[in-house]
Amino acid sequence: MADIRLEGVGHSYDGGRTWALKPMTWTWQSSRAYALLGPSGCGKTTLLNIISGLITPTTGRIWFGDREVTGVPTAGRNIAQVFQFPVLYEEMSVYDNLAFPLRNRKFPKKEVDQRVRQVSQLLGLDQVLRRRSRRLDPGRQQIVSLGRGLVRPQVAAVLLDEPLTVVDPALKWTLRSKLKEIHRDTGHTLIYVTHDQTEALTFADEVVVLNDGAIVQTGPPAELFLSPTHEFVGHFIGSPGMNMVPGEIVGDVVRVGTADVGAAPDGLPAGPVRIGVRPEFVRIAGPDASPGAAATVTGIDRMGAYDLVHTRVGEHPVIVKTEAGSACEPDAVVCLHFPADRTFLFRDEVRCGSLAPLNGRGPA
Ligand SMILES: Nc1ncnc2c1ncn2[C@@H]1O[C@H](COP(=O)(O)OP(=O)(O)OP(=O)(O)O)[C@@H](O)[C@H]1O
Repeated sequence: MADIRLEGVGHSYDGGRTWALKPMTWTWQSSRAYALLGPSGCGKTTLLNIISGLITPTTGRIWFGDREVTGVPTAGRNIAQVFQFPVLYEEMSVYDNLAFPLRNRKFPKKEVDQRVRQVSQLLGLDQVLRRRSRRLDPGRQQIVSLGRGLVRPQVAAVLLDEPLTVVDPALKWTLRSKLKEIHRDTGHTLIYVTHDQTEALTFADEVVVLNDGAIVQTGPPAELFLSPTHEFVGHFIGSPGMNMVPGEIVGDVVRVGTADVGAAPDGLPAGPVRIGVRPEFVRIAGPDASPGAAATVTGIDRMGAYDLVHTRVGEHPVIVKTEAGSACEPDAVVCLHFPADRTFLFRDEVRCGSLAPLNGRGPA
């Protein structure tokens, strides 16, 4: 197995007028489990199809290790794929479906049997191996498709395009952890496409966030949550997403309306910024606390395990996630404190710095 390197790879479906995938350079490291995460239409499937060879990119080159595969068709790339819906031989047994990719490549009978039994046990298919695939429900059929994708050792990568769409929600959790287990076992390079942040964050070693045809940030799940470098990642990851409050750098402070909420980082020129802070980290203090911004409580969602306190700072909504049973009442005036180590500043959607503590002051 080798790294998969994209060198200036981009794709346009309309002769270069618009780019479904903007030219990018990126390496998928061997044996890692990646999630490719982004909203509908951002280019995920296009990128996957370029790796598998179903699409030849408009521009750029692709390398599997030191072998260039840009013009090589799918059959010559040693890739396994799992699609959104089951792709099976319906008249064949589950066993034969799982064995097919191995028999097709002339694996010895003993190894075929060993691999099929190993994968079927991990995916909970061992009780239905003799059953015809068409007699399984669509969720189970999809698990067989997943097994077919994972059964071959030594593939360049396993590409999974929203593979759990038709699977029952309760089973999804189990299957994701099974997938992780199989990944640990086989060391395959996995690229798992999803628009669902929970799927991405619970599955991957590394998440690649795609928006509007471009990679906006990559990193381990915790890093994307705690340290987004792009506003899109702040919004898209987290539930609810990151609060964004317009502010301004004036001298050496960061101001929201007339309130100083922190110190400006060294070297950042004066002017407007957007202040990003996750609902988990905003703190509610008394109305005169300092430093902080005055806010009016507009509503409270009592979620059971936690509360979401909806507030407004001037015209701008800010959500605060608190412990269940918050004492806040609608219309109350409070002060919101933005912790320096968890609050970031953005310009043109890109992070340009972090809030700094204001003379060592915390909320009063
Ligand atoms: N065969 C095609 N011809 C023309 N445009 C296409 C084609 N396939 C995709 N597109 C366009 O390219 C862009 C990226 O599409 P793509 O399917 O790669 O996104 P995606 O992130 O996988 O979306 P989804 O999650 O909805 O599947 C979209 O604007 C889409 O309309």
